[in-house]
Amino acid sequence: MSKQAFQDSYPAEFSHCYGCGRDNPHGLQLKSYWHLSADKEHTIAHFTPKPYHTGGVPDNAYGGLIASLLDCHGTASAAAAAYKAQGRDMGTAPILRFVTASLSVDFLRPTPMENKLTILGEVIQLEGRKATVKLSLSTNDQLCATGTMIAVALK
Ligand SMILES: CCCCCCCC(=O)SCCNC(=O)CCNC(=O)[C@H](O)C(C)(C)COP(=O)(O)OP(=O)(O)OC[C@H]1O[C@@H](n2cnc3c(N)ncnc32)[C@H](O)[C@@H]1OP(=O)(O)O
Repeated sequence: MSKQAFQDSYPAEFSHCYGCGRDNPHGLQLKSYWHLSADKEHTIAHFTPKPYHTGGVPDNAYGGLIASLLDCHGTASAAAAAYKAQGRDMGTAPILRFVTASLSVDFLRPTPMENKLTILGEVIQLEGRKATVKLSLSTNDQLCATGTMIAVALK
C-alpha cells in the first residue's frame, strides 16, 4: 500500500487548498493516509495545532479549524476510496477529485491544543459520484468531534 499522502497525488491545479494544499504555504497542509486497524480500513491524518489556532476559550482549538480538518480529510478519503473501488492508484488518469457537498460536525467536548490531533475517516457508501464519509477527531484518546460528509466527484 502506498505511503504517499492522498493529497500529494493531487495534480498541481488542486494543490493550493487552504486545508490540504501542499503548495499553499499559508494553509494547514493536512496529509491523509490509509490506516488498517484490526477490524476496518480507515483513513487517518494528524495535525498539531499552533497557538494561533485557538478559539474563544484559551487552550482550546477553534471550531472552524476542526471543521476544516474534517473537511479536507473527508474529501481526500472519498477520492482514495473511489480510486480503490476502481482498482487504480491515486493520481492516475482520469483524475477523480471530490468536493464537499455537505458537512455536519458535532463538537462533543473542547479540543485541547497541546497535543497532536488524530482525524479518522471511513467511507461508508460510494454511489455514483457521491461518497458518504464518517469522520472523527480525537486527542489523548478522547473523542472531541464527529462529522458526516457527503462528497461529490467533480465532473
Ligand atoms: C478539489 C481539491 C480537494 C480539496 C477539497 C477540500 C474540501 C472543500 O473545501 S471543497 C469546497 C467546498 N465545496 C464546494 O465549493 C462545493 C460547491 N458545490 C458544488 O460545486 C456542487 O453543488 C456539487 C459539485 C457539490 C454538486 O453539483 P453537481 O456536480 O451538479 O452534482 P449534482 O448532480 O447536483 O449532485 C450529484 C449527487 O450528489 C448529491 N448531492 C449534491 N449536493 C448534495 C448535498 N448538499 N447533500 C446531499 N447530497 C447532495 C445529489 O443529490 C446527487 O446525488 P444522486 O447522484 O444520488 O442523485
